[in-house]
Amino acid sequence: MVKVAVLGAAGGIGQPLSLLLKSHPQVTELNLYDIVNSPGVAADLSHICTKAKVTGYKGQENLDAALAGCDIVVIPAGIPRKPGMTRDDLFNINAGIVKGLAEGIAKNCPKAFTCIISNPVNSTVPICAEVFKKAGTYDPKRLFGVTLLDIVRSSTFVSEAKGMNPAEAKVTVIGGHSGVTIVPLLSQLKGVTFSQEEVEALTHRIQFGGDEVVKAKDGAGSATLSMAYAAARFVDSLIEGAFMKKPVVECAYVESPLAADDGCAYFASAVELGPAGAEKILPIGPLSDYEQGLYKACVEQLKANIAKGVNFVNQA
Ligand SMILES: NC(=O)C1=CN([C@@H]2O[C@H](COP(=O)(O)OP(=O)(O)OC[C@H]3O[C@@H](n4cnc5c(N)ncnc54)[C@H](O)[C@@H]3O)[C@@H](O)[C@H]2O)C=CC1
Ligand SMILES: O=C([O-])CC(=O)C(=O)O
Repeated sequence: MVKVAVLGAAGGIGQPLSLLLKSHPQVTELNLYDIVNSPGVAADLSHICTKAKVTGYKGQENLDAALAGCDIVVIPAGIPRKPGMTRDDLFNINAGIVKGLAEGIAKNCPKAFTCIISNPVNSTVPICAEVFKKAGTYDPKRLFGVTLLDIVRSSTFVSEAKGMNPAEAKVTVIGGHSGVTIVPLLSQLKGVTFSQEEVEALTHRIQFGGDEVVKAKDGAGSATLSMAYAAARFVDSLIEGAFMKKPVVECAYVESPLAADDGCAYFASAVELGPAGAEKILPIGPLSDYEQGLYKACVEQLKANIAKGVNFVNQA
């Protein structure tokens, strides 16, 4: 019995994500919110013969109703990149969108687990946290930046390069979700050895995998289908850990002590998901010399991204 809302449900990610969630056996209600087209997407999905009851909500005036009583809120609302843009270039538009939606969550379902996909994730998660703090509803265990696409890509690229089963190429990815803030820990993958050349090529491909899709889509947006897969997998793990009480480990971007000494109050790492949400933040573990260099570059950029998000809410 899990009630889920997707905010930005009519978009490139929102539609396939809603399709996957409609097929989830534990999802009993699925509220699809967008500023356009959500009633149509909801009508279409509602004909699928699975349990979840699908309802569409369109426009700001229906946000409260879309969120009322939700257990999980997933946010893929906002504009995607075009070639030549960084994720940070999306800040000016997406920061305001996420802030408005976070205010709706604080008001209507303050206990919901909130999963943020909207970029730049490094900044939109702190924005959401600041909104919740102002409303007095913030619980750091219940707020996640969805970085699972970086893990999905790592499994794919490593398994292709090494002739492995992708399910066995589970790479931990720490840091944030943009360029050099994405730090894959290939040295921790058991039973595989990489040459330094392979490590550098794979690391670069994982860090800039999003750019590969942006370039291939040539102005028509960024990753949507692989992102929908990754987000559905994250929600599935959250449901398993939080609602079915079978603790499960996934990587996510959360408030974290791991890089706090380096100025980053939020950091992606392996996290144990349980009934309270992000119940345990697992240690980073040993880093190779190369990964220590990646970590340094990561925290320099990540702390600026975090500060930008925090300031956006507090100076407004
Ligand atoms: N975390 C990650 O790994 C990834 C994040 N993304 C990000 O996800 C976001 C969405 O990407 P796409 O689905 O491709 O974009 P899209 O443009 O296809 O869809 C976005 C949807 O958000 C809706 N929207 C805009 N303002 C809204 C508001 N105030 N309330 C509710 N809905 C609103 C739009 O109407 C649209 O339907 C982008 O910011 C993109 O950068 C994309 C891929 C991976
Ligand atoms: O590259 C983008 O802008 C979308 C994204 O976050 C990704 O695909 O990892």
